[in-house]
Amino acid sequence: MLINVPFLLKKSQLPFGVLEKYSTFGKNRNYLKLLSILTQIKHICCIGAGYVGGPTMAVIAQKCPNVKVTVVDLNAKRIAAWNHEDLTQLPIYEPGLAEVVKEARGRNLFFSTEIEKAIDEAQMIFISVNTPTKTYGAGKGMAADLKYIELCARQIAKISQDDKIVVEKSTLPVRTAQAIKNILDHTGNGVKFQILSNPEFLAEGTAIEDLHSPDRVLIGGDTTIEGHKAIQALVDIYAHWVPKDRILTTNVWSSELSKLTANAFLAQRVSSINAMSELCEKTGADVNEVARAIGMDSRIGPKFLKASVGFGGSCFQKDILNLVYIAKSYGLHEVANYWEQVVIMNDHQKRRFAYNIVKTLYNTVSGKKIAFLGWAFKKDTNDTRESAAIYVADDLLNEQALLAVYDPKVSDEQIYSDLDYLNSRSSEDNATSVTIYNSPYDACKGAHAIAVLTEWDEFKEYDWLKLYNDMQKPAFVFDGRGILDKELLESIGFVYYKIGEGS
Ligand SMILES: NC(=O)c1ccc[n+]([C@@H]2O[C@H](COP(=O)([O-])OP(=O)(O)OC[C@H]3O[C@@H](n4cnc5c(N)ncnc54)[C@H](O)[C@@H]3O)[C@@H](O)[C@H]2O)c1
Ligand SMILES: O=c1ccn([C@@H]2O[C@H](COP(=O)(O)OP(=O)(O)O[C@H]3O[C@H](CO)[C@@H](O)[C@H](O)[C@H]3O)[C@@H](O)[C@H]2O)c(=O)[nH]1
Repeated sequence: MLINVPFLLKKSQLPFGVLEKYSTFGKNRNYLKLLSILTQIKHICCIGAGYVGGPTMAVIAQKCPNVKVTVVDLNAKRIAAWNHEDLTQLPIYEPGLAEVVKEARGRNLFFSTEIEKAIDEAQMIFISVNTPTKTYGAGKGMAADLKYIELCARQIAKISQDDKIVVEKSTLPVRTAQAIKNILDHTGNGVKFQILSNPEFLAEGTAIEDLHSPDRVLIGGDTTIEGHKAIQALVDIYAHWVPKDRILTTNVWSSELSKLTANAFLAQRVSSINAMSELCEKTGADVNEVARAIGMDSRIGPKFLKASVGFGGSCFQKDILNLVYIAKSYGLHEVANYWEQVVIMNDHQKRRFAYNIVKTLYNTVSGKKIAFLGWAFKKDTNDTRESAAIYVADDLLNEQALLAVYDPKVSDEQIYSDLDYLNSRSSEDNATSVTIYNSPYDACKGAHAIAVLTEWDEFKEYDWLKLYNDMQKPAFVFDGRGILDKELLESIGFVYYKIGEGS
């Protein structure tokens, strides 16, 4: 960060001895040191104990043992799960998370429903609540619903008795910081707030790894002296474990927009390779070979080119639709249409996977048992939000299929609730047509086809001969993740369909 501002803090504002020690103001190094001393954070509060708030704060507490970190949530059940003595009962499944929680919980990491107390104590407050797509009114189905963010801002405004730094950790539309500032600045109690944008880039399933070793940490703030002080305070937190050259500081708007842009670019890569997967199937090309060939071009790179049944997760679709809405609201219709196509392509990919199953099973799946391996939106998570499995299941249920689902981490309640949420049929009908199994072998017994919806590693290790022997013949496998051994499966006798592979 380049700081070139006149230094105008009053002498009386400086802690004892600081002025003598860092008297050469105007030099960036000294200025930064001084800012660090003035803004040392001892208490952090995070509102929202979800997939981001929980792991992110656990890692901050682990790496900054002298900072007290309190994560609060309205959801008492979730907080109780975070406080559960048995670490296998934490509310989210992430490899490595239990170990981090074990190290810090009770030492300097606390989970609580006492939101007001935590806000009052904290010098820095992260807002990490959900920002789903609006389901009503203006912007329905596109814009981000900011009601939870606004509630947090109002609560912070009401409780705060001293100056605080408020950090946007949730993914937000560009210029949301202005709205938060408006709410906070109109409290009338003289408290001063600095708003920072610090979007999170962790991916589920690798959250702890990503937090321990991020590609970058992005912090956006005001370009005023007070803004720099706030930015520096947050830089100092991350600097406990993140190399300084990976901590990037920008203005607030760039930071907010970078998060939406990153997700749009990532999702676009998935939709691009998925678009090619359909063409591969028609032409006899193999999408994995194509991905490898293009990925070796250093300008393209090898990551995020895995063809699939479609991207899921709570972020990609929501954030792109939000971007589309923002572009439209500025009258940028070409920009909006360009990005919307990424979501349209993704919907097509999910639908064509389901349609291919129906078509291959002689144009009807009515009354046929189809086994689903996987329900989570990707491996190593119990999160099912926007999982492709939900939409493929819905399409097959519309065709009167009987589904047998096995997922190593997703609960039965979650699967039924995902289907009920779509409102395509009654809960009773979902319960009758979908059976959930604890064993993949039971799920596949008597099935006409197996569909692989999540890329769990254990699926590759199954006794596929045993699965085959217990199925109806011909026995079909529809591999929506391209993870199984085609030669092995075909030698056993399966009719094997792999996404993106033509015959
Ligand atoms: N899930 C991810 O991998 C990921 C990654 C990066 C960014 N994000 C973004 O981070 C934000 C949070 O996502 P998440 O997946 O953690 O959501 P989540 O739904 O898992 O968690 C949000 C939590 O906030 C709580 N909450 C809502 N309003 C509250 C209030 N007023 N007071 C106290 N608690 C409140 C909810 O009860 C919930 O437990 C979203 O904006 C998301 O886009 C998510
Ligand atoms: O080559 C690929 C890569 C991913 N996916 C799918 O894309 C979805 C999203 O995967 P991933 O991005 O790994 O997980 P998320 O947890 O959704 O993480 C994304 O969304 C987060 C929330 O904003 C961001 O923080 C992360 O940087 C961004 O990767 C999943 O369904 C994956 O199966 C593919 O189909 N092919």
